[in-house]
This record gives sequence, structure tokens and C-alpha cells, in this order.
Amino acid sequence: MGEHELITALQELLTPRGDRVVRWVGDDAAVVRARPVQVVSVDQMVDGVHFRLDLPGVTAGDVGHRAMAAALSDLAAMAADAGEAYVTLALPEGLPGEAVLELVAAMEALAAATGTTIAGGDVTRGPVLMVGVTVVGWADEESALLGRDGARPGDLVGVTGPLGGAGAGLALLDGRVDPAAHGIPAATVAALARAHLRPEPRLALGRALRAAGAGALMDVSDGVATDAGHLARASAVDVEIALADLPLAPGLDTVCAALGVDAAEHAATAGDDYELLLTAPPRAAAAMPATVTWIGRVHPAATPGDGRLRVVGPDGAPRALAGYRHAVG
Ligand SMILES: Nc1ncnc2c1ncn2[C@@H]1O[C@H](COP(=O)(O)OP(=O)(O)O)[C@@H](O)[C@H]1O
Ligand SMILES: Cc1ncc(C[n+]2csc(CCOP(=O)(O)OP(=O)(O)O)c2C)c(N)n1
Ligand SMILES: [Mg+2]
Repeated sequence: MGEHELITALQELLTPRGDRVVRWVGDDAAVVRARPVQVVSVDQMVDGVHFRLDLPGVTAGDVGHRAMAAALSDLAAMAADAGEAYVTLALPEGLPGEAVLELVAAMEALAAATGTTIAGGDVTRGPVLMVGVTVVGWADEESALLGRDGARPGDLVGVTGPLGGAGAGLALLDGRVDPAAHGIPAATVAALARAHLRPEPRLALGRALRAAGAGALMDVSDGVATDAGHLARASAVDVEIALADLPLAPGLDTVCAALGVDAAEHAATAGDDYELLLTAPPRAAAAMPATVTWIGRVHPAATPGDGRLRVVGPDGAPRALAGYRHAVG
């Protein structure tokens, strides 16, 4: 299949949604009627870094879903409405055209489920599979959005769902843990693999948290041990998180026992979960959606202007932990 045949086939897979998209795939550029405030994020996923297409159990559809989900998660983390997505694909030699169509079909399924239009993109050859997704979200006014800088002393810190599942799923998929040897049931293996391969962007939840009075919001891609530190610095407050209070993905304990690591430390550092991290004053916390688990507190910065994260163990002692970090340079 040549580049132009592929683009024609992609166009047949895709559907424009809503009445704002004036021109889309097939012209030199997309044309979209704007709402007052635009929210834009860019994310790329690279074979060998963010996923491994060579692993049994990983499909091209999983790669497409994950890339779209991670990109939309950044819009969820701003409490924005999803609008358009622009997709770049670098395709390695030997990747069948059907696999590319499966990848894009999974992106389109998630786009449909979230009211997003895939309005354009670019296709090239590349050394490995790389998927880039630019998402554009919208709001009617700036005050409808939330950033990382809205945490205030006295707030509670919450997270929208279980942590550590995606990292445990990857350990099962890449063979670091043999479920048969450790008596891990097939249903647990499937659920953890799904947490890694099919994360859900929390778009509706992001908006619900803002409406319920959340002050700061972000998504957890690198692990709370890193991401909550970004929130602390952006808000110039100290944040304390208790490892003992982290909600753990079901089955995480057995996988972590097999890996020989502490389950709560893994949940704080493995990343890829794409849940939302939020802060809210205690009076707002009671009205928050039931999926929120409270994991910590916001304090005035001990060094004014210089916010820090402290992760404490069950014994109350601080733990030096770090989430995922790309080795660059
Ligand atoms: N190459 C780049 N050029 C400009 N800004 C960048 C670049 N890479 C990252 N950023 C910015 O740095 C911030 C943090 O990036 P990142 O860790 O990728 O965010 P997230 O985890 O929310 O996806 C974002 O505001 C992003 O736009
Ligand atoms: C094959 C493979 N190895 C390791 C990981 C773990 N991992 C890779 S990138 C990443 C963090 C999230 O990716 P990043 O590019 O930092 O996204 P962003 O924070 O920019 O949204 C994690 C946890 C993975 N997903 N797949
Ligand atoms: Mg990152």
C-alpha cells in the first residue's frame, strides 16, 4: 500500500464530528471554527520507549488507543472539552497496511467515544513506529479551565483511580513476571494488561472535578512521586502524600511480590496510569465524585516560593522516590 492509498483508506475510517470542523483530512490544512479559549497539547509515543509492538498480546490497535488516550488525558487534566486531534505516523518498513488501519481505527473509536474529530495528520516512513498526537480542546472562558498552580495550603490531595496497574501490566506483558509461576489468575493478568494498553482519558471526570471545586488538576503519566512534585512547584506549596493511602490496582500486590518490590512504591513510581491528580479544599472534598481517593495534604511551602513534594511511608518517615524519567542528552 502506498502513502496516498493509505491516506484514502484512513479518510474512509474517519468521521468529522460536530459543526465546527469546516475542512479536515484531504485538504492542505484543517479549518475549524473556534470557541473563545483554545487548549493544545502534543504527545508522542515511540516503539521501544512507550510501548513494544513486538510483545505477544500487544496489537497495533492498542498502540493507537494508548497514544490517543494519553493525548486526550492532557485535555482532561485541564478540564477542557475535547475538540480535534491531529495524528502523525512514522511507519517502519514491514509494518503491514492492515496494522496501520487497525491502529487508526482504535484511535477513531476513542475519538468517537469522546466527541473528538481526527481532523488531519501526516504519514512518513520512519526507523520505528512513532505516533504523535496533537489534541485541541476548547472552553468558553479561561475560568472554566484548571492548571497545576491552584493548590492552596489546607487542601486535600486526591487521585481518581487505582495506581500501579499499568506498570504491573507491562511487567506481565514483557515477561518479567510469569503469572503461572506465581498463581496470578488470568482475569487479573487481563485487567492489568488492559490498564497498560487501554487507559481511559478522564475527560468527563476532569470537568466534574472542576465543577465540584477542585483547585489544581493534572494527569499522572510519570507516577505521583514525580507528577505531584510538578504540582507542588507550580503552586508554590508543599505537598505531602502518604504511601499507605494510595489506591492500589487489584492484583498489584501479587505482581509486586513476584517482582520483589513494594506495591505502594511501585504505584507511586511506575507511571502510565493516566488517572487525574487533584487538590480541593476540605469543604469541597465531600461533594467530589466517589472514585476520588484522598492521598495527601497541601501545606504552606517551608521555603516560601519553593514548593516541594514529600512522600511518607507507613512509618511516617519520608521516602526518596522518583517516577518515570526519559534519559535524554
Ligand atoms: N520540545 C518542547 N518544546 C516546547 N515545550 C515543550 C517541549 N517538550 C515539552 N514541553 C512542555 O513542557 C511541559 C511538560 O511537558 P510534558 O512532561 O511532556 O507534559 P505532560 O506530562 O503534561 O504531557 C509542557 O508544558 C510541554 O508543552
Ligand atoms: C516498553 C515500555 N517501557 C517503559 C514504559 C514506561 N514508560 C515509558 S514513558 C512513561 C511516562 C509517560 O510518557 P511521557 O513521554 O513522559 O509522557 P508525558 O509525561 O509527556 O505525557 C512510562 C511510565 C512503557 N510504557 N513502555
Ligand atoms: Mg512525561
